[in-house]
Amino acid sequence: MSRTFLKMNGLGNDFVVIETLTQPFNPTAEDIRAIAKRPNSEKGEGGIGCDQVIAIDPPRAEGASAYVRFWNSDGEETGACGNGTRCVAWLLMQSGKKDAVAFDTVAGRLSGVMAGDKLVTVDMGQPGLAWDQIPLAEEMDTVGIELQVGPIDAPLVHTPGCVSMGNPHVVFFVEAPVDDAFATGTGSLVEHHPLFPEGVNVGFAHVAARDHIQLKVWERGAGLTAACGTGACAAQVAAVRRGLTDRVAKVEFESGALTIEWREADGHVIMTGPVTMEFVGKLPERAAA
Ligand SMILES: N[C@H](CCC[C@H](N)C(=O)O)C(=O)O
Repeated sequence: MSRTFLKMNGLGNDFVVIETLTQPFNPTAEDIRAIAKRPNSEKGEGGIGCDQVIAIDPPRAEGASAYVRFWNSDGEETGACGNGTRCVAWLLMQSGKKDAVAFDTVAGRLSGVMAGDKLVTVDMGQPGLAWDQIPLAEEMDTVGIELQVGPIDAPLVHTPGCVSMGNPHVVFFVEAPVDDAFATGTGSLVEHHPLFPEGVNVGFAHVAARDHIQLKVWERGAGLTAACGTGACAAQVAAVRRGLTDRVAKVEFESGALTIEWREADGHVIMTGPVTMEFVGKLPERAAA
């Protein structure tokens, strides 16, 4: 039986979103890869194409409108996806005709409110800052860990910050915004570094002002994406911890910007950004797992 999906994105970081109320969804890694594979028009192969697949399941606990699962395009499930969280919050508020919503994920309860037309604010909870929350393979000061890429005497990047937003992030601070080739070459080296037993999302953050970060992220399990919501949260938290930015900053990708606040009162990370609805489609038989 085929299945309807919604194609959405947050600043170009794109998703195939399915609901599982009427039809369970327990995909294999191969099923996910088939859905996420970018279509190749010449050869006519490929799937829908996306960075992540998102399932909106019925709620499992009081007070939640849903339980949400995320998979990267490599087929592996992940605990968090910031841009996807905004899209899910928007969908749930639209369908529930509400201006606020809460839902559960592997990483815990998240909540969202409408902040304008197709603009959503989500509370991403508190960051994990201890070495074993990232996690790292050994104890280190996560404000700036002992890691460098490139020649010993002239490293390309070094001493990054580490933050968990329900998923692992390492953030290198760079003198100027990096290009795709640099982020790909360096990010792909660090993604599976033994220091990160669960892998890691690799951010390259240029602090342009105390309220402005320019960011590029090589994502674990998805590679270079147009934007990364949890990456933006991680970069802002890592920057505040080093005294580089104030508590509220614009985190800018080439595709647009998010507003990130690491709230002083309760340590929660609040992200505001856009939601884009691309189209509605039908998953082919096999992929409709
Ligand atoms: N690649 C990430 C998941 C998606 C994160 C990103 N798309 C976001 O908006 O936060 C990971 O494996 O932890």
